[in-house]
Amino acid sequence: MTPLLQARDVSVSFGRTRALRGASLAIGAGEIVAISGPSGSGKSTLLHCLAGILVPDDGEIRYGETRLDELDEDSRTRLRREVFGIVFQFGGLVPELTAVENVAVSLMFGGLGRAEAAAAALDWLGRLGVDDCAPLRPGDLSGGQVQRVAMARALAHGPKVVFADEPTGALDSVAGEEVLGLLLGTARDHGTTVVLVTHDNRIAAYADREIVVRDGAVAASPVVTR
Ligand SMILES: Nc1ncnc2c1ncn2[C@@H]1O[C@H](COP(=O)(O)OP(=O)(O)OP(=O)(O)O)[C@@H](O)[C@H]1O
Repeated sequence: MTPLLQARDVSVSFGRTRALRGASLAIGAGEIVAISGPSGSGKSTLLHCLAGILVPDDGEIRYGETRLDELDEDSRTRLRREVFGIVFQFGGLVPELTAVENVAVSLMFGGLGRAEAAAAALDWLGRLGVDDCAPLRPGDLSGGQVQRVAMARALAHGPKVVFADEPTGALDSVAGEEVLGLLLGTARDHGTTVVLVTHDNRIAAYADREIVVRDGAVAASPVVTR
């Protein structure tokens, strides 16, 4: 299997803090992988490197044959918009835009016209069960609704990879598992690769495989057979 995503000996420091020290992993196309580990172990930093948000000080990040760590900022931004979808712990929606506009904007980056993007955005809100939230701004939504809108935005343009950093961290466990079920169900239907950062074992158990990060390096990556 040729990996879709790879990190090879990746190191990142923030001042004197060594967040990653030689982290390596490989993720195949269509895999649903949880990156778990204690607080401060470097999970989010690793996700940010894999998603091209952050360029490591050392090591390589590959998306297919593309070296993300060698791309300039504009090329990484384009890649993120076109082939990646990203969900953050608190959604990361634009507060001034309505739910449907938040999703439509990501489709307009991909070249869709305004009306077409709005229609497709509404369809995605419906799939995630929040079409009634379409005209509302993030400030008027519950945490669970915000995460569903954020997931609609991350999935709408048909990304190859969805990166999710503690996507259910701000929700209670019932809402969290429901929202995660929707994300992973949609990803499985579309063959989308998912990289999920979590410190919650129950959430990690939804993944096909768990990659454990400790002290800035990958400690173990047991294969879970389902
Ligand atoms: N932008 C930053 N500036 C300074 N230090 C940072 C920054 N981002 C992360 N760190 C530090 O790097 C280390 C790894 O952080 P990271 O967020 O990757 O860990 P994590 O495993 O995701 O933690 P958590 O589960 O608590 O979110 C920590 O010591 C953190 O304080």
